[in-house]
Amino acid sequence: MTLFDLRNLPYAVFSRPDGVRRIGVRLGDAVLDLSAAESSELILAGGALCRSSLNVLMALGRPQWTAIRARIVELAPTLPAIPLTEVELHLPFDVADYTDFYSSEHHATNVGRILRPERPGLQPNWKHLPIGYHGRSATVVVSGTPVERPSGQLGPGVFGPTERLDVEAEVGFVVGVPGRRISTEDFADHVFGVVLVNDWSARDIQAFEYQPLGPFLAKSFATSVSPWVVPLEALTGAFVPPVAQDPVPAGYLTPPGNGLDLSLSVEWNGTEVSTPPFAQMYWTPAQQLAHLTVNGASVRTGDLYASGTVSGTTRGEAGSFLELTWNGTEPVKLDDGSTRGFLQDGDTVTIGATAPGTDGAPIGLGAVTGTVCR
Ligand SMILES: O=C(O)/C=C/C(=O)CC(=O)CC(=O)O
Ligand SMILES: [Ca+2]
Ligand SMILES: [Mg+2]
Repeated sequence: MTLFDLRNLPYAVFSRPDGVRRIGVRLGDAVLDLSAAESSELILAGGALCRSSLNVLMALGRPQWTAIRARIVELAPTLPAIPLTEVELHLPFDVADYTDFYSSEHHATNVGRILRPERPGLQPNWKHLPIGYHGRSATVVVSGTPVERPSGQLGPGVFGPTERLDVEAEVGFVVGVPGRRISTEDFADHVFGVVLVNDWSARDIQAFEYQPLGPFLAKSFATSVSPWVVPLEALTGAFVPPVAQDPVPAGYLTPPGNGLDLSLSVEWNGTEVSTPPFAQMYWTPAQQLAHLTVNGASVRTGDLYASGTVSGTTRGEAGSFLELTWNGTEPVKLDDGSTRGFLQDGDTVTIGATAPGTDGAPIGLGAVTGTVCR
């Protein structure tokens, strides 16, 4: 058993030295070339696998996703397998809209305490609806893309490079089938799969700009996603009952749908500094999609919505360095002996995750990594 055996089969877009982008699935430490398989008519997907992004495949819908996956499982031993060391991985889908939620009670409470110490941590609306904001799809980048330290207004009359560059460990849900007013029960008919997300955040720019309309330039400069899109079907073993919700949510947010038992890890220059537990998220991905579309707003193929920063109850489960170091006041020590409050130039952050597979043994979601440059 590996984290990437037949129970998993995450999709990616890869190229070899000829530069041609192709669709593949990961099996062990290799990628199976699905574009080649469809060209030779081993798999019939209406040309959806002979593309340079996953969007056409993602638009096909649940019955075809299931059929194609079953066919891949059947063919896997015979398909051409290219070692991962010989391929380059690309942004796997064309990102349509990008929305970011705020659904960890622990994260929202911590950030509230840090940014708004004069008020209760949670805002009064927080347990009534999954709060979110619309982000910038143009700057969603694939894992490994360097992240340039942004400049902005750090306070009144102060412009310069951020001094409080941070990460946010999140899980992203990728929409395949378009829709409006999507009920919580129809979640799996619309969502194709899951990626890991790092919603890089400049805390000084954010603290000055966000009132009253929310994050803007503090987060729009870069959002990194993992190259592997794990299909929802690989995650059925990770479905868990959602956390208890009080007060009872509005009708369109019920039934709540499932929580997901994903175990995240955050490495800072190779030192594991945190292990955020996704199962503790308050609002479920089904509730987030229902909320996003309840007013008649549409979602399209390629829409990405992220969970919000995943933080647990303890410091070692924080999904952001803002929380981990309590706004830089309690630095963490890395394995090389150095200490950090926020990110320095040259620092690398890698967010990984595993989930129980269909038989309970873990599968991998891969990782999203990025290095800060000037
Ligand atoms: O509490 C605030 O003012 C803002 C917190 C965040 O940085 C919001 C965010 O990106 C949502 C999240 O990741 O949970
Ligand atoms: Ca975020
Ligand atoms: Mg971002």
